[in-house]
This record gives sequence, C-alpha cells and structure tokens, in this order.
Amino acid sequence: MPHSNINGREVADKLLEQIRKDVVALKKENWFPKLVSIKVGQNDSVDLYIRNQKRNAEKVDIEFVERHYPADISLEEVTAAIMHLNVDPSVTGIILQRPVPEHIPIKALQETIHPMKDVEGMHPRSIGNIVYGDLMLGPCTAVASVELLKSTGLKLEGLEACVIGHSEIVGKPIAFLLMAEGATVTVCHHMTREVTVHSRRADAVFVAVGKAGLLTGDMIKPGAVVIDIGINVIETEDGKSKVVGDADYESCLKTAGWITPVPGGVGPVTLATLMRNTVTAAQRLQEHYHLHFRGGAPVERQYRPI
Ligand SMILES: NC(=O)C1=CN([C@@H]2O[C@H](COP(=O)(O)OP(=O)(O)OC[C@H]3O[C@@H](n4cnc5c(N)ncnc54)[C@H](OP(=O)(O)O)[C@@H]3O)[C@@H](O)[C@H]2O)C=CC1
Ligand SMILES: Nc1nc(=O)c2c([nH]1)NC[C@@H]1CN(c3ccc(C(=O)N[C@@H](CCC(=O)O)C(=O)O)cc3)C=[N+]21
Repeated sequence: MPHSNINGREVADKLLEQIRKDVVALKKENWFPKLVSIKVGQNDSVDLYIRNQKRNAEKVDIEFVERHYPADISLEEVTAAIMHLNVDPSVTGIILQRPVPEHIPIKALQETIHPMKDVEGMHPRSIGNIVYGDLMLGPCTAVASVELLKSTGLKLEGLEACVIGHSEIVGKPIAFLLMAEGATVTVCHHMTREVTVHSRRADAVFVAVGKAGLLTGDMIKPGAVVIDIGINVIETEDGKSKVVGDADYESCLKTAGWITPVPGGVGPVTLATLMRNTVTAAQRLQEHYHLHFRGGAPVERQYRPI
C-alpha cells in the first residue's frame, strides 16, 4: 500500500487563484469585500489562524480588519460591537474566532451576526441548512476536510468514516457533510468508551480534538485516510514553538494510505474556504442591494440589506 501525503497547499492555491479573479470582478462593479475578525481573550491557535487569515486576504485582495477584545468583556459589549458591524455597509463578512471565554454564551453571540455576513455559516439558522444539504456558506474547516478526502479520488458512497471530536464548528458539520455524500459515519467524543474500536474499522478517520499525538498508527486500518484537523502549538526541546496536529504523523504515515500533514494539510484549505465564503457573502449582499434599491423583486425580510 503506497503511503502518501495529501498536499493541502496545492489544493488551496488552486482555490485562491479563482477567488482572486472573483474579487477583481466584484471590485470592477465597485463592490469591495471586507472581512472583520473578532477575537475575545487569548488562544494560540486563534492567533495563528488570524495571522494566516490576514496573509490569505492580502493574497486575494480582500480587506481584512482585526478586532481584539479582552477576556473579561461583557456579552452586551461584544453584542453591541457586532451589531455595529452588521449595520456598517462597508463590512461584508464577520468571523467570530472560537473559543470565547466561558462567561460568554457563544450561541447568543453567533446569533447576533447577520446571516448574510456570517462567513462561516454558524448562525443557528445557517448551520441548520447543513441538515437540508444547502451548502452556500458552510463551516470552513468541515468543508475543507471533506474536500481533502475527496481529493484522494475515493468514492464516498458507502465509505466507513470515523470522526473523532464533535464540536459544533468541526466534528458535527463534518459528520453531516459525509452523510450527505453517502458515507457511514461514526462520531467519537470524550465519553466514547474505546475510540480505537471505531477508528480501526474506518476507511477514513477525521481527528479534531486539540490533543497532540492522540491518533496513533495502531489505531487505524492499513491503507486508511487520515484527515488531521488539530492545531496544537507545542514547545520543542530547544524552547522554540512548533505547530503539530492531533495525529502522531510518523506512526500514522506507516499505516495510512493517505494523510494530511500539519502544517500544510487542512489549515491552508480552511483559509482558502474562508476567503471563498467571504466572496460568496459579498456577492450575495451585492445581489440583494440591487434587488432592494433598483426596484427588483421584494426581498425577504431577514435578507434585507442592513
Ligand atoms: N485546521 C483547522 O482549520 C482548524 C483546526 N482546529 C483545531 O482542531 C482542534 C479541535 O477544535 P474544536 O473542534 O474547535 O475543539 P473543541 O475543544 O470545541 O472540541 C474538541 C472535541 O474533542 C472531543 N474530545 C476531547 N477529548 C477527547 C478524547 N480523548 N477522545 C475523543 N474525543 C475527545 C470533545 O468532546 P466533548 O465535547 O465530549 O468533551 C470535543 O467534541 C483544535 O486543535 C483546533 O485548534 C479547529 C478549527 C479549525
Ligand atoms: N470560528 C473559528 N473558526 C475556525 O476555523 C477556527 C477558530 N474559530 N479558532 C481557531 C481554530 C484554529 N484554526 C486554524 C486554521 C488554520 C490554521 C493554519 O493557518 N494552518 C496552516 C499554517 C500553520 C503554520 O503557519 O505553521 C497549516 O496548517 O499549514 C491555523 C489555525 C481555525 N480555527
């Protein structure tokens, strides 16, 4: 069985090339995509993500604005900040970085982001669309992870998939996307009695937990696909910091048929998907402005430009 790496950077570069063209087309019509990132408190993987969001936005010529609020900010204050962005016509996309401090109910905050500016599709009504198989704006990491599985050329119908981790933004949406493609899906979490029992049966294992080295080669079936979503910033022996995934790369590579490395796997494709979604949101806003102000068909209340 050949062991091969799935190159996320290559997949991402192809996506970014098209996105850049779409941004040029929007700007020709005087429509300027602008993404605002909201970070509350401190988290290493969020910092890494934001740095790379900025870099990717520059690559495709999308304006990127970073907002950082202290960990002890109140829900009301962040809500007010988001509402301000909702009514700012120059802002076409808003991303709320996760996690937020425990005293802030994430669902309430996510609900505040206008669904048309919600570039990760995490508003409760947008995330519900996944159940209906409507994927205009899907959670970026979940979409990216399934795209990388597809890039192996394997048929997803009837494929046995195991998803380790069931967060709202990664594990659960991955499970829904896979089900829509005809895969048989098992979802594991911290109460699963023995993850290995499930992961060893799977043709494809997705791991999104946030624990370095959680998935080892002996936990997978020979030839299986490993999609490693984890982003862990660890300290090396010489005191430097390094980014690793949730899979123990060396041991998994020996058993797996395909594996996504960290860095260079899911991360770059997630970033490209975020840029794609930012453009999709801007295009949809543009359509609705035209409908609303140029005497087109009436626009559904929630979708009115604000
Ligand atoms: N590459 C990318 O694009 C992205 C990477 N990430 C990274 O992915 C990882 C996960 O992120 P996220 O989903 O947001 O994290 P969360 O902390 O929200 O979720 C982690 C999940 O792992 C489960 N879990 C915890 N311990 C175990 C265990 N021992 N065995 C099995 N499952 C376990 C938890 O279960 P329970 O809820 O039952 O405790 C939970 O469902 C992080 O490293 C994050 O940085 C996240 C987003 C994007
Ligand atoms: N609402 C929300 N959505 C997220 O998708 C989300 C989040 N919050 N909070 C934080 C985590 C973490 N995350 C990363 C994605 C890509 C890289 C990334 O850039 N990775 C590159 C570069 C790594 C490097 O430069 O070393 C790679 O893997 O190759 C990092 C981190 C998204 N997350």
